[in-house]
Amino acid sequence: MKHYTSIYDIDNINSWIEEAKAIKTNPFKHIQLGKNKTLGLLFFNSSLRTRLSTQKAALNLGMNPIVMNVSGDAWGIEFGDGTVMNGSTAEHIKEAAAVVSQYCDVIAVRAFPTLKNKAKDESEQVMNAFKKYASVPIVNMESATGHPLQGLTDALTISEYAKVTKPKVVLSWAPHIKALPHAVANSFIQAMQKMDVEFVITNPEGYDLNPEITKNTPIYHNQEEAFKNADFVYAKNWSSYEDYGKVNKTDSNWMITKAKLGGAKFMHCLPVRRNVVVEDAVLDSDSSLVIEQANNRTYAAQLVLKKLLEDL
Ligand SMILES: NCCC[C@H](NC(=O)CCC(=O)O)C(=O)O
Ligand SMILES: NC(=O)OP(=O)(O)O
Repeated sequence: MKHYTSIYDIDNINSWIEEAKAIKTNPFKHIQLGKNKTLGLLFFNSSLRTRLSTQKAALNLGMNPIVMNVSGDAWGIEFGDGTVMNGSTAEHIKEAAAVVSQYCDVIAVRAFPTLKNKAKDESEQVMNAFKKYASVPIVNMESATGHPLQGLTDALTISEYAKVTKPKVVLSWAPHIKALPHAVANSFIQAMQKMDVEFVITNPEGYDLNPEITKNTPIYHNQEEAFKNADFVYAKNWSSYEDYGKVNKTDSNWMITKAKLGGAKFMHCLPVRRNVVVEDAVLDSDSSLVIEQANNRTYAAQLVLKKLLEDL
């Protein structure tokens, strides 16, 4: 594998899940693989889980991780081609990506969308510029339109906790006060479409995601209907895709409650706002898998790094 920037980079999700489980059982088995190799982690946005679990994954493989908060600490990076750089940006991505490639064998990047300019967000400007101008593999640590490390983690977690052969998995929109990205939902959808699960999405009208991603996955505008016989409920807020980046609904009727969840397991990528997205009674119960998901971030990242290192 050359880069890991999308769920579509996974050739066979079932074999990836089995390999991730093997890594989880014996996390130091490949400690020699990353010897004398450096992983650079570049953050344009905040992180807790991705920042720590990806470093831990690198350490488990014997790699040396180095981390930088790009926004604020590095020089402002210019992405435009042919720009007269007489404004606020001091360094072009052409040099920046080439320079970081001198120090790192793999570069991992987090860069959220603007949520203002749909065309720019969908062009994946930052991730694609790193792919173009870096000379080493790129890992997506959540970009404008995808969070494939999270999607792989979620597929692994569902495989671990499924009690039936073809579980019913529901992705549910939930309320939030801020405009949030579509990335986590997109990668979860793409991962579920590759799995042997009964998968449905539920969201209010006006909140349908990109049809090029949802494809033929059923979308319910009635949450109660969608939750019937669910084995897993994955909650996530996203801002409107149709009315791009807007928060047109904060209706607490869509909050996930213990009563709605029934016997299903609850999943969320975290961070989660308690009693806005989901009530305490869910997060504080045995139905919640959020900590197990966070733990699996390490093994998903370790699998991705292992595959990249093997192909260096
Ligand atoms: N990496 C996991 C999710 C990151 C981001 N959440 C957030 O920005 C939450 C911020 C807040 O609750 O204020 C998202 O939805 O894509
Ligand atoms: N789930 C996730 O990506 O968390 P962070 O934003 O804290 O990295």
